[in-house]
Amino acid sequence: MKIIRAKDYDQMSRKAANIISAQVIMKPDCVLGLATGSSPLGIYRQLIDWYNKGDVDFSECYSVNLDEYVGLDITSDQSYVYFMHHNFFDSINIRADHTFIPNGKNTDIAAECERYDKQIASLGGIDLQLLGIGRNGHIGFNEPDRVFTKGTHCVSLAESTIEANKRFFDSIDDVPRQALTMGICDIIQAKKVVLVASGEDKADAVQKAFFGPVTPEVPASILQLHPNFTLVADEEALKKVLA
Ligand SMILES: N[C@@H]1[C@@H](O)[C@H](O)[C@@H](COP(=O)(O)O)O[C@@H]1O
Repeated sequence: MKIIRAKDYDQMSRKAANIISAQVIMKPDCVLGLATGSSPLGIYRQLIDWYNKGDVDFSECYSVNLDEYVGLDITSDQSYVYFMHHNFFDSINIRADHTFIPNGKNTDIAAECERYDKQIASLGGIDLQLLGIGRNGHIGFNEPDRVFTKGTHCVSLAESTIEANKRFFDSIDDVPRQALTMGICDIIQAKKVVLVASGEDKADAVQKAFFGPVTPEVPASILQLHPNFTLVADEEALKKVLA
């Protein structure tokens, strides 16, 4: 595990964006595993800026997203399809048919999960997976559990996740209770993994996940075992672990 320290959110975003743009420059047809939430927003803004300056080209790139809420229409501004288009895809030159996100509207959930894992496999797996971290140590929507999950599956969101994500919805009652998420096995099979964490409210999760035992109770802790894992975190997120 490599730790890259950043002064604040903006610096964290630039450092992580550098890793992603290097990946795209070195392998233009790479498969990027992408994440939602507030943590990666600064990265997407930085990559858009470099794209506009002609420094990075996404025309051959592929993307697979980690997760999607169950039941939300893709036109809903809370769906992760909407998030990705609004915050990233519509501002760069990635091809629409090169971007993949689980379909939370498919009523045959088992078939959708199987289809999504086959999709990832057919692309040859993920070259670089970008992650945020939930306050309870979740990655994607892999919540604390007694076992590490394998492939894409449907989860019931933890109360703390519903509480944390309500800020994006009109009320807590509007937060979907279920989501489709890539499994831990999908995530750790990525060739490189980059997790970004910013702010004091991630300090506990960072301490437990990367400085405690590897346990499915803290899903991100499995990344300690990944051969090419980089944590890019700011001072606040690292305050419990680094002087
Ligand atoms: N499914 C997403 C995760 O992928 C994300 O890492 C987490 C943290 O979000 P934020 O970056 O907004 O703190 O939120 C959601 O639960």
